[in-house]
Amino acid sequence: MDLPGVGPRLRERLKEHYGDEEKALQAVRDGDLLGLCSTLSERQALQLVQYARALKFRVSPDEFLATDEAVRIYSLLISRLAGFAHTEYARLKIGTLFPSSSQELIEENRLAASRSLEVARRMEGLGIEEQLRSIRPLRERSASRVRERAVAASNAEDFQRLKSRGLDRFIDLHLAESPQELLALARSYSVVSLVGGGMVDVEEVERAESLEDWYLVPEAVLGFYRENMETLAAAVEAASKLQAAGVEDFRGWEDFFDRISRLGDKSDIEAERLSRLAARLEGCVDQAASTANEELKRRIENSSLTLDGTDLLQVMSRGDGIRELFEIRMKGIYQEVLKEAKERAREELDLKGAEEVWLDEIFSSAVSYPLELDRGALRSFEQELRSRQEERGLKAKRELARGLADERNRAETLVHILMEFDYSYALGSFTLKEGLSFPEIASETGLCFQGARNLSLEQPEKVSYCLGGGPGEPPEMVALLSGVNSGGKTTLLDLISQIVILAQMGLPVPADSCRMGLFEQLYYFSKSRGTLSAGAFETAMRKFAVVENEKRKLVLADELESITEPGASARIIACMLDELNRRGSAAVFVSHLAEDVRRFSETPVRVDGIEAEGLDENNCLVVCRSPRYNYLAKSTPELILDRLVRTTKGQEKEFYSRLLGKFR
Ligand SMILES: Nc1ncnc2c1ncn2[C@@H]1O[C@H](COP(=O)(O)OP(=O)(O)OP(=O)(O)O)[C@@H](O)[C@H]1O
Repeated sequence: MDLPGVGPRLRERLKEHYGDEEKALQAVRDGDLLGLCSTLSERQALQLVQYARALKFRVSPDEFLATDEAVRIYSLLISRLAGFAHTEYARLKIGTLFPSSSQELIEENRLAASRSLEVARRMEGLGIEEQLRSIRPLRERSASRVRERAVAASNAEDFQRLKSRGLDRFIDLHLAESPQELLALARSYSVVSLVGGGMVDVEEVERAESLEDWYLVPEAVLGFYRENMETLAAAVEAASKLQAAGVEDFRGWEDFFDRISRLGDKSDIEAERLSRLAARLEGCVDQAASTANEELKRRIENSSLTLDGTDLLQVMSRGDGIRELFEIRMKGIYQEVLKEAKERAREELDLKGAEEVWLDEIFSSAVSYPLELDRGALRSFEQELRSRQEERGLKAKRELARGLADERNRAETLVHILMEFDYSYALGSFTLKEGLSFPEIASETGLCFQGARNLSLEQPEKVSYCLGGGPGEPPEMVALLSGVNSGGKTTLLDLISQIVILAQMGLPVPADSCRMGLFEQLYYFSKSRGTLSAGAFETAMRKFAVVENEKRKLVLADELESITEPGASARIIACMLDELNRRGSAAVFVSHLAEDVRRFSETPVRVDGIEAEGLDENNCLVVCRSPRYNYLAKSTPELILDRLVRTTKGQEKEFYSRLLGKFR
C-alpha cells in the first residue's frame, strides 16, 4: 500500500478487513471512515484519510502547521466546527480537513463549503437536528433464535440444503420423514413449516410456500432492521425533511420508507388484541368468578327454603338426597348469577364471535358453591389465542420481511446519505451561525482583512489589519506590533492564525472581507513564560532557525524578547525579521522593544500599535483593537497615571499630575 504511515501491521489489519490490498486502498482513498474506524483507532483512520487526500493533491498534511501553537489553533477550530455536527461520522470527517497550500484542494473544499451553506439556509427552521442525533452506523448482531416455531424437512436432501444455508442458527430444523414424527413436532411448537413434498397432510402443520428466509424465519431478515430501528426511523423522518427542503431527492424510496415505518408497529391490531386477551384472560375470569361467589353467598344467605311434606318424604326415602334438593331449589339463583358472571367476563374481555363459546366451557354449569372454573378449558383457550396470535403475527412479519429482504444496501445508503448530509450541514451551519465569509484568494502574497472577529471571544470587537498592502494600506510584509497591556495583541495573532488556517482549509473566515495570497507554512511562536536557561535558549534558537527555508510563510511571534535579556532579544528579533523580509515572507512580531528592534534591523520593518484611546466614564481603558499603522502605541503607565489623577484629591492628585507631566 503506497501510503505514508501505513506500516506492515496496519496494512495486514486493513487487508484482513477489506479482503484485499486494492480494496483497502480504495477505502482509504474514498475516506471510508466508518469502515476504517472498525479496524483502526480513530486517530489512525483520520490520519490515513488525510494522507490519502494529501497524496492526491501532492501536499503533506503536516506541512502547513509548522509549530505547536499553530496546531493548537487548528485543533480549536476543528472542535468548534465539530460542535455543529450531530453524528459521530460528521465529527470524524470534519477531523480529516486540514490546511494546505494546494490551490486545487482548497478550491475543492471551498466548493463543498459553499454548497453546504446553501444546504444550511434551506434547512433553517426545519428542525432536523433531533433526527440526525439519533443516527448511528448500522449494526449487525445475529438475530435471536425463534423458539416457538420450527421448520421440518420431509426428506434428507432438503434438510441438508436448509442446514447448509445456516437456517438452524435461527430456528429449530428437523428431519421428519413420517406423519408420526411430524405430528410429534406439531405438538411441541406452535407452528411447524414443512419443506418438501410427499407427506400426508397433518392439520397442525403448514406447507412452506417459499424456501427463502423471509418466509421460514422472517425474524432473521427483520432482526437487522429491528436492531437498527432507532437509526432507521430517525433516518426516514430526516429524509422526508430533506425532500421537503429540496436538498435530496428520495423519489422511488416510498415503499422502503413505508416498510421501515411499519417495523415499529406492534405486528397488527388483531395480533395485538389476541396477545392482550391471552394475557388478561385468567385474571378476568377469576375476578368474574369471585364476584359471582360473593353474589351467590349473599343471595343464598338471604333465601329460605320451605320443605313441605312431599319433600320430607322424598328426602327420607332417598336417604342423603337433601343436597340434590337444595341444588334443584337453588338452580334458578345459580343460573342467574352464572349468566351475569359470563356476561361480565365477556364484556370485560371484549370477546369476538366464537370466542364466547369458550366461556361456557370455562364456567361450569353444574350447581355448586363456591362456583368452580374449568382450568383445563381455560388453558386450552389461552393456547388457542396464542396460536392465532402467532399466526397473525407471522403473516405480518413475513409480509414485511419479504419487502425488506433485499433492502439492506438501501438502508446502508440511506444512513450514509444522512451522515454525509450532517457533515455538509455542520459546515454550512458553522458558516451561517458564525457569520463567516469566503476570503478572496489572490495570486500575490499578503494578507488583508476588515471587520474580523476572533472566534474564541464571546463579544469580539471587530478588527482590521493588513500585511503586504491592500488598497490604501501600507505595503510592508513584516510588522512589529506594539501596544498597551491587554490591548489585544495576542488575540490579534490568534485571529490571524484562525483566518489563515480556515482560508487554507478552503473554509470561510470570521471577517467581513478578506484578501490573501496562499502561504506554504504557518509558524506561530507563543509567548515564553520567562527568561530561558542557556540550554532552553539554544533549543528556542534552533526552533526559530526553521524560518530559514525557502517556503512562502507567515510567521507570528508573541513577545519573543522574554526568552533572554532585552538588548540581546532586540538584536535576535531584528535579525529574524530581516531574514523573513529578504525572503518575502510575511510576519507579525508582538514586541515591547519595537523601537530597539527597528534600530537594529536592516530592512523596512513597520511598527504598528494597538493604542488605548483614553479612559471611559468609569475610568476603564478604552482600546482601539485595530492596530494603527506606523505608530508606536502609548504605554499603559501613562494612562494609569491619568486614571489616578482623575480619581484622587489634594496633594496625592498633585503628585500624580507632576508624574504625568513627565510623559508629555
Ligand atoms: N478584539 C477584541 N474584542 C474584544 N475583546 C478583546 C479583543 N482583543 C482583546 N480583547 C480582550 O482583551 C483581553 C486581553 O487581550 P490580549 O491578551 O490579546 O492582550 P495583549 O495585548 O496580548 O496583552 P499583554 O500585553 O498582557 O500580552 C482578552 O482576554 C479579551 O478579553
